[in-house]
Amino acid sequence: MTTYLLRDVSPLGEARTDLLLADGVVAAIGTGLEAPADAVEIDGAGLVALPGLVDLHTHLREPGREDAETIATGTRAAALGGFTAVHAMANTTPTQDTAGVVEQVWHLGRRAGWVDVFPVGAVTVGLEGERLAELGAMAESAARVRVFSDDGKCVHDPVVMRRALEYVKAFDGVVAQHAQEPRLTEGSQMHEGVVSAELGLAGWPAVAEEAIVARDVLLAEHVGSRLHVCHLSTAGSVEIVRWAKSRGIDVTAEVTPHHLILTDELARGYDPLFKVNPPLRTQRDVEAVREGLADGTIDIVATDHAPHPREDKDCEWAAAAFGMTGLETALSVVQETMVETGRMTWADVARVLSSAPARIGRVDGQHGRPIAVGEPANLTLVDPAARRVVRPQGQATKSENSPFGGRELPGRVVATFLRGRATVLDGAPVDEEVQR
Ligand SMILES: NC(=O)N[C@@H](CC(=O)O)C(=O)O
Repeated sequence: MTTYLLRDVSPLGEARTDLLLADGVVAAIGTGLEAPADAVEIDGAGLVALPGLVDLHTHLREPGREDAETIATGTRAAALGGFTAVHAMANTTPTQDTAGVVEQVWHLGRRAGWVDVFPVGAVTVGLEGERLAELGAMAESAARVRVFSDDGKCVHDPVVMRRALEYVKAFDGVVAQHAQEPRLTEGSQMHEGVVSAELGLAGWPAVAEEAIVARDVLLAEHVGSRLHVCHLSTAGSVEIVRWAKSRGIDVTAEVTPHHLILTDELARGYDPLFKVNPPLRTQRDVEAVREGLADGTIDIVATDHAPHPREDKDCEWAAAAFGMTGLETALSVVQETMVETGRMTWADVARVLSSAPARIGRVDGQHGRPIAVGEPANLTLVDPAARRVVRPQGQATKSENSPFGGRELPGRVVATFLRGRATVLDGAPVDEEVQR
């Protein structure tokens, strides 16, 4: 295994130092480190070193929709985005609702080798919302599932949700809820507000999210369990989570990069690239989720990377699929919206994109660790001074439904290391190292 000496990097954006990566761990830290004879040196001047990013919410589409993404293409995209671990959502075909399917996903992730893939288990059989899936069997499988979600669909029956919250306590699991009241969102196409009224598109009101978030924090309190709110998108949801945390309720929440920067105004062009679930909201909501992320009400940023092939997006708005890609742009959006606005430091970025998601997913033995001697060498090096124009056709994800095409974003992932092995160097994937 190659030994790497990273010269003059800034861990968490702080004072420059050298990092020696050997035998899968951070072997030494200090200025002017002696390079072992076989070490590959990387000039890290100007680069910020972060713990490898951890995504709690990725759609890898395999099994079933390999035309949109495969575990190999999605995890390669993840490595290029600076990730060393992703949680793969359960809405595959077949659904990830049995030990067999989650083990298959886990094995395919290992074989691909780009990042650690942690399968999310479905809460209910077939995401139907009726009967609990084999939560215990998935938890005890080789995949060691700890995060359960019907994402794409809401666990709307309060009794089923209550049982799921109770059940996962036995193995310290968490239910990650897609908060969407189904009756309030029948046929919904975009955020319900001024723009939907003008465009004549059926609205997805903020209250449909907030009603479920409010119900679920109360259920989590009632049964003393852990709840995670997926892709929180409204100012009201931020308020509810803030209130719940102040009461000591064990709730965590995520926001997506796109909800940190885009608004429903983008629907005016009827371009389905901007059609996503939950929908893009208003500028007021964008401000509220930024504030919630900065003050810790929202714990993490998760991509909700939702690749779709061209035929599912290149059509009229109402017929198009919901979803946007995000693995290769997430860090840049966080840099632009949170770091460059002075709301967060790089240490905060490491928290919301690495240590906190690792902890919520209970993979914090390996991921989201401090950059310290003896810790697994899961690292990403970022050049914050770089700028680039996003070209969806040039990305590693198999799908081109990025909402950021043609947009200039700051920051570039220069290198990613998974247990000391380079998956990305000079901003390019290192296929040979990964295949070794
Ligand atoms: N986020 C999305 O817009 N789409 C997700 C599922 C979902 O959450 O609706 C997908 O799997 O495509």
